[in-house]
Amino acid sequence: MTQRERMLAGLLYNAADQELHKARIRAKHLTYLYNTCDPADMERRASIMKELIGEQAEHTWIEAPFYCDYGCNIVFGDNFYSNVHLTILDCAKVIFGHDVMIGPNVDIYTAGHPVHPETRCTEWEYAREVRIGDRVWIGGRSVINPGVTIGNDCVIASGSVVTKDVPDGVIVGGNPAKVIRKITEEDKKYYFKKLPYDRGV
Ligand SMILES: CC(=O)SCCNC(=O)CCNC(=O)[C@H](O)C(C)(C)COP(=O)(O)OP(=O)(O)OC[C@H]1O[C@@H](n2cnc3c(N)ncnc32)[C@H](O)[C@@H]1OP(=O)(O)O
Repeated sequence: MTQRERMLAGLLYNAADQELHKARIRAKHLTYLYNTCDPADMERRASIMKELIGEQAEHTWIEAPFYCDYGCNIVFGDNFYSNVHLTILDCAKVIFGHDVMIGPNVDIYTAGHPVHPETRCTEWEYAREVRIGDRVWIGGRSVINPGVTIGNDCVIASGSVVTKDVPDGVIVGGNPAKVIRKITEEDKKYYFKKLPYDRGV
């Protein structure tokens, strides 16, 4: 098995491997171009993102700056929006559902290191897939840890550190993130606190 195959299989792998190093440099180069591109130059912006993440770029709107390790390990659903400073350490797959919205300064990590110093202070590390369901809103400054699956229709409150799986249809918050409450039909009536959802049309 190559180190890349080991990485994607969730096994210990050597991050200093040349193939992986090259792939990271490619992603750093493209994100550098993206992050320094004139925001008004939409064509160039779109073409850089397409080179980084492929055809799926058409269905995304990612505010710069954006950072990732490889780019090719991220799967975006349709209608993906991220605010500024999204960091995705995509050593394993990061799979988003449709209609996902992400606030500023969100970090999604698949990467990890052993905790014992003797095994940690080597070039060997691991990665675990992260999955985020359909219609999820991740609030600003949240962190999603390796191996986490977030269900459909969830809200991750700002500043959450998500260390465990999140079931469908709930709001979670805090560090470590816990369920605050379920989202119910009653929530349809309001847009914020008890303010009525009235679009004035
Ligand atoms: C795509 C973009 O760019 S979005 C722009 C960035 N915006 C954001 O990140 C805003 C994210 N919004 C939040 O985090 C909001 O607090 C929401 C959506 C979670 C509020 O949900 P609501 O159910 O209306 O929460 P409400 O304000 O009634 O609070 C319910 C409880 O959760 C707690 N709570 C609310 N927000 C948080 C939070 N971020 N972290 C921890 N606890 C929280 C409240 O203190 C309250 O606790 P209590 O019952 O003990 O008093």
